[in-house]
Amino acid sequence: MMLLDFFYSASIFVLSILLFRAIYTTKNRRLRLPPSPFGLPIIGHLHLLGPKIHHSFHNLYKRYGPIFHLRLGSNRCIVVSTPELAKEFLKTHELDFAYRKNSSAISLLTYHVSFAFAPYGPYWKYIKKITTYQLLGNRNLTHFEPIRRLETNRVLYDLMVSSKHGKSVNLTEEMIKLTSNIISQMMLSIRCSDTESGATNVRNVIRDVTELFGEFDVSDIIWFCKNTDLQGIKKRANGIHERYDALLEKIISDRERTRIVEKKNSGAGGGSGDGERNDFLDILMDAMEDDTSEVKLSRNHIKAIILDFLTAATDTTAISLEWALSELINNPRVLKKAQEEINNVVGNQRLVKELDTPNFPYIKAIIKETFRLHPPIPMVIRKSANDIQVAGYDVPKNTMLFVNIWSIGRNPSYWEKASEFSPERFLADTDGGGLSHMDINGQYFELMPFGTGRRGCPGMPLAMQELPTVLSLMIQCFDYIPLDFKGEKAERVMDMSERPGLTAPRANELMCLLKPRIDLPNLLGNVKGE
Ligand code: HEM
Repeated sequence: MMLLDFFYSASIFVLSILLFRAIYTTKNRRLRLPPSPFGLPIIGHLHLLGPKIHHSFHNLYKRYGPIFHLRLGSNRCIVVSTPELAKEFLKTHELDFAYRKNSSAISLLTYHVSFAFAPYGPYWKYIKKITTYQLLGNRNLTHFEPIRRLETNRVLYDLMVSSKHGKSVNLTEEMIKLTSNIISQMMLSIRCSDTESGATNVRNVIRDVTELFGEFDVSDIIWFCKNTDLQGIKKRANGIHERYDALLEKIISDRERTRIVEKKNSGAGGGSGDGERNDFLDILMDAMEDDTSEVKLSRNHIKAIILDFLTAATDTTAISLEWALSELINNPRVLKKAQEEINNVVGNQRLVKELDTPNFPYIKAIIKETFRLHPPIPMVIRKSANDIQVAGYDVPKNTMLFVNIWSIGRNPSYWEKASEFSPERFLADTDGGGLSHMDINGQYFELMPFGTGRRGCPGMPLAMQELPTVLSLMIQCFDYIPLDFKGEKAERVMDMSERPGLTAPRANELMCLLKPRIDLPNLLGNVKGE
């Protein structure tokens, strides 16, 4: 009886596969699609993906070549893994792929009006303009320099105290604390680390949102699960949304009251009335109150855009720092050369400043090399807006595009000694060779950690102010002794693996003992006293 049952189930399974293949193949016969592995009914190629999707795509690239197509449940996807194809899709067909697909959880969390997931249209263009010229424009970046300096000094101070007491430090946590404090002050004029005013709750919400962003929701992928919540993701999203909404509602209401008082005091007819603050909340509230603006913003727009920026800015920059430090610890030769560069330019009688960093070509090369091996966002993910033809293949409307920048960065066809951490490759060599010309602003498709084109990262100017300065200070101020899982001193950072998700942070936090290299108590002064 059991044997009969088995044969019965097996026959149904095989028949359904054949039926599915017949239907799917007929449907696709008219289309010229890129190569594809054998797929299963309903789930398509989901079974081929591990938790680190960019690793799975890299393995599939080795078998199916630089362009292949997959079906993830009911979503059609194209994966490309070479700079040439990345250019073809993201530059030649830029406008066709200037869209993203969002999940139900993201849509719910961002009030259905996210900027980062908005279609390429008037709303996206309007916020992009405000972002480029106001929030992250040169004037505002300069305006917030003292905040960046103060926050960095605060972290250095905490690290110095720990090192004095021989206490281990969690560098991953310290870098996240730093980047979240900087961005929350630029956005809302609050510090995530302050326990009063619910600011720590903002940090917790950012963490929860980032986690949720990285999860695959079956109900978004399998059509007949559309209205279910098998993994409880929608329930969690609802909970986070309520917490975030309550927090932001309070922050916005408080700000409305402050703005009224400021306007009365200054006698101004409009605007924030406070030339000092100039944070993103003020900029967006000015836009909301402007009856002549080209797009009418609501309170929900403001909340959504702030969430977009808080989540996009915090982890990405911190991830770059933790990987750069891990690689430096594991490559003492590189660390020593970087220390020498700083010593030659700045010495040890003062701390590095933002304005020094253009004089650090080697540190700049270290950052590029870190991005090559550890892009914080390992894939540029877009969606096609129309039925089009690219690279000789048909790409139907709504196809998801994955450009695997992690895979491109490790491909020996494009990089000599691809697995080695060697910043020297980005320096000009004596006969004028080298890749010193290769920038990270989206013009070189071999190395594009910030994506490319109109939809490229608007936060790059801020990230590229923070990263070289913080990294240089960490190099100038300390020597590092990594700790293993048991908290014992180790020769090197043993575990260099990544955590699953849409970003690629270290799987395990970076724990170290620090030894100060310079007279920090004198140079920092009483940072905690401000
Ligand atoms: C090392 C730091 C960072 C890295 C590596 C990074 C990387 C990226 C990448 C790869 C994209 C997708 C680009 C594309 O599709 O072509 C992106 C988008 C985005 N990033 Fe960043 N980012 C970083 C820091 C920041 C910061 C500091 C902010 C905000 C201040 C920010 C805000 C955004 C936003 C809002 C988007 C969506 C843009 C859109 O859809 O138009 N990012 N980022």
